[in-house]
Amino acid sequence: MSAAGTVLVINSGSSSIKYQLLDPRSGVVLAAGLVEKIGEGEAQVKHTAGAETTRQTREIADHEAGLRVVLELFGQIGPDLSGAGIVAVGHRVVQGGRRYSAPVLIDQAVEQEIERLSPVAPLHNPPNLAGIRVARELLPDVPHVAVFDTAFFHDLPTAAATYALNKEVAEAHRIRRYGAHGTSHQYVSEQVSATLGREDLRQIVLHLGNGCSASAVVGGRAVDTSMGLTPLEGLVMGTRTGDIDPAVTFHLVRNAGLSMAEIDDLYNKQSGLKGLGGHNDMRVIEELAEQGEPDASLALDVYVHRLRKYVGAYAAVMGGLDALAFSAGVGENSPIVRRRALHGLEFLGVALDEDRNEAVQRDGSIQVISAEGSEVTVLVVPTNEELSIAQQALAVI
Ligand SMILES: Nc1ncnc2c1ncn2[C@@H]1O[C@H](COP(=O)(O)OP(=O)(O)O)[C@@H](O)[C@H]1O
Ligand SMILES: CC(=O)OP(=O)(O)O
Ligand SMILES: [Mg+2]
Repeated sequence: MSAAGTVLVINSGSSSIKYQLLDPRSGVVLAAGLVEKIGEGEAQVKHTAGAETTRQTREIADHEAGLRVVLELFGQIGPDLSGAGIVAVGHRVVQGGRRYSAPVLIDQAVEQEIERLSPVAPLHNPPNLAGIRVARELLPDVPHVAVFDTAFFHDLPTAAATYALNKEVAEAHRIRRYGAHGTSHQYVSEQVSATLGREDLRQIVLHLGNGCSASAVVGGRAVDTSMGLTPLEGLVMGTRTGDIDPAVTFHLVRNAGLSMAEIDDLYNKQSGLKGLGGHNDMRVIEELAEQGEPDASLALDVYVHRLRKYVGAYAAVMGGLDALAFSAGVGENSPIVRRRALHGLEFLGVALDEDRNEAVQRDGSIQVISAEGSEVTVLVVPTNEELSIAQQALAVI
């Protein structure tokens, strides 16, 4: 096992910390884990080192306490961090604004900028920053690198990045499409290019996890993406509305008496699959829909309808389509969503091979699920944001 040149990757979400210790050159993961339900009473901790997995339930008040627990587990169970040859800590940061089009070495000024950008990623940047601050304090002797979700979308064509909002207001408040999940969209689109041996592809990447987003990528460059100023816009997600008429907000304020904080919570945490079908977990929605439960069936219908709409829109934006990739939890694991998302899209040159779609192996490999002769190659590509963050962090130092 590698004793030098590992990277610790930290992804601090709103109520969780995901982490991996890995070798960015070989991709070998030495340890990985997850702290969930931070600040919700009973937090769940899972730490895997080699073949050994440890689970704990304990009270964890905040991200600082969470990271201390993580480092404690490394000490107790291993691998010993001081002997693990860590050369960098890579942090996922969702919003990098106009400033960051590439990963950066974190210093005081970078921390301040991430903080300044918090209003445009209110659910993501504050916990990202909390993770950075604690990790820098606990691991002061290694360089820390921020890898931004928005970086891949930094140079979107102006027409795709601009909202038709009053120009002065938009400029004064830096309102534009920043996108998110860019590390995944970039990684997946590069995997597709490498698999097909072509640089000049017009691709659609569908990142379907808890958060969901679509991107249109031409020749390796993002030309549109579904997330906007914040990660709320676009596709239907586990708990987020995605696209919604902004006037619904006025309506809820004026006629339902909701506050902005309540609407924020409603759109971000009580909507999407959960709001329609009662569960944010796609496996549960599919099972209930299969049993004919009407709310879950509708949730799935709305989810798939939105996906199809974006596929059509992005094919039009690019003037055609060569490849389409499904990725993340739902994209990699749900033959039902993949089949329904592409049903009837033969007119775009998409021909799915139903057997291949059903037979996709969950072994980490890239698999083609389009039919022989399909003009558009459809693939399932396991995303690996951690590996990509580790590689980018290494490149910076
Ligand atoms: N076999 C499966 N079938 C359908 N959906 C699945 C399956 N396995 C995982 N998922 C879904 O993947 C989603 C989580 O995706 P993931 O990429 O892990 O999310 P995140 O990283 O955003 O937390 C959940 O909705 C989960 O239900
Ligand atoms: C940006 C975003 O939505 O991230 P996640 O899917 O991790 O919530
Ligand atoms: Mg994810």
